[in-house]
Amino acid sequence: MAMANKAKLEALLTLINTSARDAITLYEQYGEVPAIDQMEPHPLDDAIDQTALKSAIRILEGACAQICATLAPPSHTAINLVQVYDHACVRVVARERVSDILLKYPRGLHVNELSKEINIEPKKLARIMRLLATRGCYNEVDTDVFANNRLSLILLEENPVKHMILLHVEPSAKGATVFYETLKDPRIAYSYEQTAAPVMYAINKDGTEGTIFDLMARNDDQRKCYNTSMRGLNHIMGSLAVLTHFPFEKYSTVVDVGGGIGAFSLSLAKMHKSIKITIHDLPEALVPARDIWVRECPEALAENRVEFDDLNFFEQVPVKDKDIYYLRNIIHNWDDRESTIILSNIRKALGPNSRVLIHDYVLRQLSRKQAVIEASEFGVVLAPEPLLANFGVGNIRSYQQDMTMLFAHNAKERTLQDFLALATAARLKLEKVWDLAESCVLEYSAA
Ligand SMILES: C[S@@+](CC[C@H](N)C(=O)[O-])C[C@H]1O[C@@H](n2cnc3c(N)ncnc32)[C@H](O)[C@@H]1O
Repeated sequence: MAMANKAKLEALLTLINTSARDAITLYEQYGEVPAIDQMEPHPLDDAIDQTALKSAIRILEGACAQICATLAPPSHTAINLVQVYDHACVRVVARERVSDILLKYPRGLHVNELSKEINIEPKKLARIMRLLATRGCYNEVDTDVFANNRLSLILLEENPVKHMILLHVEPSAKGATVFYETLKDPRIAYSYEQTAAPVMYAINKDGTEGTIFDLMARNDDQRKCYNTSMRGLNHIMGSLAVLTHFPFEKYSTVVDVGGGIGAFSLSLAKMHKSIKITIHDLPEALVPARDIWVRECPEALAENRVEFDDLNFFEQVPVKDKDIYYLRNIIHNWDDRESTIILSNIRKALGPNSRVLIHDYVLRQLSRKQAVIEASEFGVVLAPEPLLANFGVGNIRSYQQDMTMLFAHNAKERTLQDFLALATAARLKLEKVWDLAESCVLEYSAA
């Protein structure tokens, strides 16, 4: 029977309470419970497997947003949806390396001094810093005096997540501003070509041509930022959890298809020393990869546990007969037609026991009836009632990233049904879904 309105609110309060307590318990296993104004990271922040924390936070964020949207005046919530200038403010502090500067001032720096270091008008700067501190990023330790905290440390130059943030506040933001125009421009409105994606549409005006990948092939700085941002994904999506959840110890060869610098494979090589890894990518993507491995995992090179092999996955078949073909954040860069070509080429490489692992977000169903079916058929976790069946705002990053893929590549994140259709087209059989709370790993065999 449907819950009465008041019972729904009570149930949301209970979800908030239990999920927050679950998160507190997890933090306590690693150290002290964190404080919003603490100036150092928490040991749990760098854990490879954050699945349990992410499961708790998915419910907490979903339930908090849902109870606020239920109880706040709707016009208040509506303006909250659109009056979001955080990214414009983050762009300023990220570009000007404010977190790096504040490292030298643990007790805080007055905006007048900060203003001299970065040449931004002090009263405007104070307003930018105050908005961010209100969001929990930076502490305002005294009026107009700001210091770093655990959240602002993410914006340090050395943190790979910062580089993903730069991609969002610059190219993606440019794409977002022309999104409506791309939907209405008769030349491209119905196109799924990467060259017509909103980001390219926005920068084409400056004479830039091709796809984002063409752009990176021509621009080393962009490529560097993109490569580093892929390491940021390890943290943002918590995707290294696959290393502890999937039984890699049972396998001896892994092909990282479109592996880039090896943001995933570096950790694989350090954790599973008996596995031989092939990293396939475009030649220009593999040039920086070799240097990074020399610095960070020379033992894997010395022991011949890793090889770098040029591959254009639209035109070539990967190395054959390996145990695992791993594709992390690859399929979401491409439309269905292109994704089918990539998977069909991989299908040609498979031996009878080979597995393909697609590691991406899986968009959840908003219809509870469909969500219940998916949970029982594929073993994905079902959102507790009365949360929206897709966990609502608890899963918002997957829907936001779906838009990022649309803006950057004219591509998309997919539902389980979308993935099943792709598998059929590429003659793959879905064997199992590994639900890692934020991302999912879809395991396929040759059909
Ligand atoms: C979103 S990144 C993911 C990188 C890596 N799998 C990871 O998770 O860190 C997409 C990768 O696809 C590669 N790529 C793009 N087009 C390609 C092509 N035609 N053939 C092979 N790799 C390609 C890019 O160079 C890039 O490294």
